[in-house]
Amino acid sequence: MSTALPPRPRHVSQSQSEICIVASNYNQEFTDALVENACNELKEINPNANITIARVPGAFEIPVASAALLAQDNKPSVLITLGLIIRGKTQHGDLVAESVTNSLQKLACETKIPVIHEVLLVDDEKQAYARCIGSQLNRGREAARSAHTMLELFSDLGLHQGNKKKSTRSYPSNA
Ligand SMILES: Nc1c(NC[C@H](O)[C@H](O)[C@H](O)CO)[nH]c(=O)[nH]c1=O
Ligand SMILES: CC(=O)[C@@H](O)COP(=O)(O)O
Repeated sequence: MSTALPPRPRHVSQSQSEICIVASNYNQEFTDALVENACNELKEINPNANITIARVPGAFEIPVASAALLAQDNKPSVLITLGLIIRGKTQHGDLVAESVTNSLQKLACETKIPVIHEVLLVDDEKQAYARCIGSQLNRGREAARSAHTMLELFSDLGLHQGNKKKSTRSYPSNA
């Protein structure tokens, strides 16, 4: 088990990066907490970032929504995916998790836009609590820090930075 998150960047960024979060609603107590932690961390790292949030029913729907968002003209500079699969009695959870993982990596490599993968597969609610709600292993905060690191890296290397349009959107609008 990893015991520490990557450190928070030492300086606050001022860039108007477009960041998109695609998060599933399934196991909502936990996925809402992932979204909240990711957003809070993103705002602490970069108060000027424009964050768009899209909520989908379950983890399995995350790749298609992500692919559709990255196919738009207004592409984000980085996309964060958040979800929680809790293993049941069958292999369904593992199959969904593996398919999501493979799809997201393929999407990132094909579009050359960083996709941060925090679609978690856990055994039980105790593991879920530690990763979604607790502070020490929080994967929402980890996602934000990884997104920031990739943005900085792509910027330093002069790679594509998506759009820098000023807006805050949420889909569905009451999410
Ligand atoms: N059991 C979990 C699911 N299952 C739902 C699927 O992700 C999908 O929405 C459904 O099969 C329709 O295509 N989703 C989670 O995110 N977490 C679970 O634990
Ligand atoms: C991960 C799932 O979709 C899960 O809820 C399915 O449970 P089960 O494997 O017991 O059918």
